[in-house]
Amino acid sequence: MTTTISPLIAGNWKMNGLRASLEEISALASLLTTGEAPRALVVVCPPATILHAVASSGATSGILAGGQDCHPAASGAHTGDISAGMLADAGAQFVIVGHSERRTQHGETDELVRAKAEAAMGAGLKPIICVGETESERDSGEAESVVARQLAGSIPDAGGQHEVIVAYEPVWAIGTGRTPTNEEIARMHASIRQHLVERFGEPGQTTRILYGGSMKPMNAREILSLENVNGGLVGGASLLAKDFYTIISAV
Ligand SMILES: O=C(CO)COP(=O)(O)O
Repeated sequence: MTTTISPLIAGNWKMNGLRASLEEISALASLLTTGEAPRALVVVCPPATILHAVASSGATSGILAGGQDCHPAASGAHTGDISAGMLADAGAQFVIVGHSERRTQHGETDELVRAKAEAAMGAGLKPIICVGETESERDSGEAESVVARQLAGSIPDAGGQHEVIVAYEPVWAIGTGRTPTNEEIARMHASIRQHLVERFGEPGQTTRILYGGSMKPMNAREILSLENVNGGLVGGASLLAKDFYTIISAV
């Protein structure tokens, strides 16, 4: 991990979590406040229905809240959608955009992801912009070029002036228990770093690059110690306070 970048561990609860899940936030809060203070910034991105509650109950223990998606427009006739401003109003400081589940299940393009990231920055949120290759793209040796294309298309030009976060999530590692080798992660993160520096100069040196995809208590320490891995975006293992805390403590 690059020492000048403060690490960030974000939990993506996806479409999991009812009001009863707030007990996990309380449990995480007590682990965070009784144990050694974490080195990492801790973010939880719950479903929007409990975002406000997570933001309120996590505030005193340093748990920050984030949304899982936002609409590119500020308001209007978009039934069922949520604007970045609404997430901010509910207490979010971050929002995930371009998650591969949205790219595949909702046909989101790089152009749309970029518009969402712009909306997020406009509302004062820090976008967590996700990129990552599919298994067949990796098998055919295209992983780095696919990710480079996604970065070029999904990160707004203003990304150098605003705090953006990049999350590298190989699609085939999400929810599968499989992860790339340490060498593959380090190589991809180095290539993402190079892209950020070439495009944004100095700010590209300090942009956080998170790894996501089957990060678990068992493998977190090793992955988080790799060069240019500045934190994690954790799915399944963020649902249980104990597991998530173990990952947070692995930084
Ligand atoms: O998609 C992810 C986080 O956004 C990763 O999910 P898992 O940690 O469950 O593999």
